[in-house]
Amino acid sequence: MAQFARVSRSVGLITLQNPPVNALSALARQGIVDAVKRALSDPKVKSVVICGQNGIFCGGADIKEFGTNITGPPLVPMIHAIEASNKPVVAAIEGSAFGGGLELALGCHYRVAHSKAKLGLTEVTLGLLPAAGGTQRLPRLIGVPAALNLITTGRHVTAAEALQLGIVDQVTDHNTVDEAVKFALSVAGKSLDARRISTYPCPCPSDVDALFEEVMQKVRQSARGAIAPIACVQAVRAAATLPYSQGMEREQELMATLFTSGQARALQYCFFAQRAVGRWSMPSGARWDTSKPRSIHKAAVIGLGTMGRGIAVALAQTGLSVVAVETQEKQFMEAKKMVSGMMERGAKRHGTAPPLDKITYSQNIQAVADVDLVIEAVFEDMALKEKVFQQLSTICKQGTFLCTNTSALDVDHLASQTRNPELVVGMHFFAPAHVMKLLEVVYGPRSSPQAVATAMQLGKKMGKVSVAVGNCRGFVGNRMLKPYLEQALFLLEEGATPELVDGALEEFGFALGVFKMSDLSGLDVGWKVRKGDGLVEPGLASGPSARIRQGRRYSPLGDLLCEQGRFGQKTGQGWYRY
Ligand SMILES: CC/C=C\CC(=O)SCCNC(=O)CCNC(=O)[C@H](O)C(C)(C)COP(=O)(O)OP(=O)(O)OC[C@H]1O[C@@H](n2cnc3c(N)ncnc32)[C@H](O)[C@@H]1OP(=O)(O)O
Repeated sequence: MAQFARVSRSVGLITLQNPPVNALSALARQGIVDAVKRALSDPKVKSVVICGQNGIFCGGADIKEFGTNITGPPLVPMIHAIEASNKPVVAAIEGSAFGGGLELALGCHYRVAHSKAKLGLTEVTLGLLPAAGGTQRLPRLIGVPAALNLITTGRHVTAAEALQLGIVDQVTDHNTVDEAVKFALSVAGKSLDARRISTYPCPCPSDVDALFEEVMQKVRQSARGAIAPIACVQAVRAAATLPYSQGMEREQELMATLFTSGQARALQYCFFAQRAVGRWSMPSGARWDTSKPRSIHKAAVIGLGTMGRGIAVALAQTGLSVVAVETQEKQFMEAKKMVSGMMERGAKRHGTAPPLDKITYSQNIQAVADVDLVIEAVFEDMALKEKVFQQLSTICKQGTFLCTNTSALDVDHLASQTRNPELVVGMHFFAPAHVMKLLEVVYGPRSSPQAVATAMQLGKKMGKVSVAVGNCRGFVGNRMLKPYLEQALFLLEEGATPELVDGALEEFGFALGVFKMSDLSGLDVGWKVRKGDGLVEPGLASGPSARIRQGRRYSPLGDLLCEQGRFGQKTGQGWYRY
């Protein structure tokens, strides 16, 4: 799992070979230990380069091993042995160096990265901390504030940022391994005293207590119930206040608590589940690996309400040309302003230019004639959507995919309104559509595998986790949401307030409480669906008998709000006042 070769006469080249991401499995670790021993004992080898095969340095520890009886050499002594080597070791970083992969690179004496490489201590996203010395070496290398930022968020940094922070020594546009070999030749025989990060003092601000108190408060606020980011801060604090060996002990102690936690298990389940949904299949036998998507360059969004605006922004941020159509004058003017504002705020956060020129606006549906894909996001009303699909079917060029953002209506029925039902699928986003990562791609019996593959690929390009689901009422997401919303309403009837319920959910870790989320999405959508289901009947809005409908407990509170025109944020009032 790690190949050894001598190149350029005196450089020992160790290549990690564990596809697809060169994860540090037991066999890979054994391979590295053996190869390092070989390099160090070969008198012809004067310096060493460690790289990964197939353009990726290392995706970190093998997550599949977690929760099993882990065998093979442990990571920490393996990395210590590399750092302690008396021959210079250079990491050649291509593709990704994440988690244990970056920790391995930090144990090397030098790091050369390709300009397109991404680096990060991502463990926190899996409910863990960088426990192969990452919490102790990174602050010593780049300082406490920058290390805290990277370790508590798990964010990926580009090679350019890594160079600026001091994580890598050189960035190249050329062949990274060749450059690293040249680098290794140039440092052979030089003293390594100043290159072992674990021996560095940790650069520390004068008031350590105040700094960590402030950071801990911020992390508690943003991490919302997650234990790993807190442990990350505690581990970095150990780096700042204790000698390296004691800091390592603290790192291991904290990791031991996280390793078996329910949060870590859940986040790791989520990691694999998010990848598993990419391997979709349909009852017809069509599959992700046999269905070819078509490239989408220009897309349209019909209807610029809450959802349509978010979808237009998400498409433009992906780099697509977007035609945004809204036929109602008032909504059209308002939407233009809101969409630009959303893009400007997003661009400011990412330090980029807002892609304002990617969107053209129109009040005429004919403007979508030449697009490759349309996402319909008009109000949740079957008659209205039928009309839109009939129009789209005659206006759009041959082969345009017609997608609906409906959250509950029959996608197959909408397909039947068109000349080419095989081009119709659901693309159901969740509010706010430019932020939320979940996308349901809804196929009906007539949807073609290519339409599904194209929507799935477009979703991935937009940074979404796309999940292919069958066509049924509420699909999967809203079927899961229904009992959650119901129970929240019952809590109100039993004496809680919306603030109390939302507060408890947010404390638990939800980004938004259920009532805030409902106000954001718009209360009228659910009202319309409940009316369609025969649950909302005039004269039944109050009194005890009103609380049993269709044989089940029912709360009419949401209906009462809607009867007063309180549809949520968009009308200035919903569960809350805005
Ligand atoms: C003592 C503890 C020390 C260290 C702890 C750690 O190192 S924890 C692990 C930290 N590493 C990460 O967080 C990186 C996770 N991986 C990724 O972010 C991406 O996979 C990556 C490397 C950027 C590649 O992305 P890409 O989009 O190209 O591929 P994809 O994500 O679909 O992955 C391809 C298959 O590889 C599997 N895989 C990825 N990383 C790991 C891993 N670290 N361990 C095991 N397996 C991994 C992934 O599941 C995919 O396989 P599949 O069969 O499709 O599930």
